[in-house]
Amino acid sequence: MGTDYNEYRREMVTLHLPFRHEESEILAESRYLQLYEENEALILDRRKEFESNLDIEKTLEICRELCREYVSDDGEEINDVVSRIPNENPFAELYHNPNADLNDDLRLALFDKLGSIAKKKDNILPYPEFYGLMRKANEEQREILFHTIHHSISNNEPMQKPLLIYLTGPAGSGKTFVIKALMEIYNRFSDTDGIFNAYIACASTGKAATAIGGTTVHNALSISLSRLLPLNIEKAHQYRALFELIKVIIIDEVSMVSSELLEQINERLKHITGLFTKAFGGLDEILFGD
Ligand SMILES: Nc1ncnc2c1ncn2[C@@H]1O[C@H](COP(=O)(O)OP(=O)(O)OP(=O)(O)O)[C@@H](O)[C@H]1O
Repeated sequence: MGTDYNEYRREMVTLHLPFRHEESEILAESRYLQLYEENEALILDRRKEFESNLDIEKTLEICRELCREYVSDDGEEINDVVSRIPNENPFAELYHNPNADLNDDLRLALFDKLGSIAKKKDNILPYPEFYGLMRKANEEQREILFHTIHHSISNNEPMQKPLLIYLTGPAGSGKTFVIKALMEIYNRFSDTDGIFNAYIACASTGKAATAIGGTTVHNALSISLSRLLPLNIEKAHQYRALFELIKVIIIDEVSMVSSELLEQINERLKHITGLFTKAFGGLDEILFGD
């Protein structure tokens, strides 16, 4: 016990008092004993400063908690966040109830958050203009447009399968024309709320996206450049509420979308819609490329 106490005093003196030569100033003739007695109050003060209430385990746990959303080294964290997204959209009932006062607020809040992705639906074309657009389409364009109209009209049939189309053509062959006509068709024939579009239009690059009035794939589905991180709960709910109204994802310049990114889109849509067994979460997917 006595030796331990001496050892303790030696340690405290070397830790908390300044010295130049440990051997001569502290250890020789056990000077540390006297130094400790003379400076005990100071040593205890300094010790308190460094050690007060420092619960390292607790501090580390708080840090881990704060970082939890971003720490995902072993995949477990990702699964955890994904499994915390409930399958049911808690807003669905509100959203489908036309009399709910909250409904408008909810839509406006959603528009505030995700409005840049599914921009406010433009008024659909008057009939003569819509017919004019259809008449303007050449034979190949018309085939795809009519097929999509038929698909949209029968969208509520139970056995209806999602539309998966990949359209290619050289520059100037009329892809943008078809994209714009498809947007009109989806808005015209889908049962949406009139605030959001029934489609999300995006492209691999910002420039290509601007040409169709859309956004980048990464922005549209919150996919980071490095890898697919899970959506936080709030964002997942916002996406789920929005995707009650979204019928199709239109992607232009898909030749510049890597297979890895395409897989990330697939995964993201499955998590948003909760339809994990369906490709692209059961949404129509129309891809354009050269
Ligand atoms: N059926 C059509 N009738 C009349 N004009 C058309 C038709 N289809 C396309 N065009 C016109 O042809 C031009 C090129 O079409 P568009 O921009 O749609 O091609 P694109 O394949 O998207 O080209 P890019 O890949 O270079 O963007 C446009 O001016 C468009 O208005």
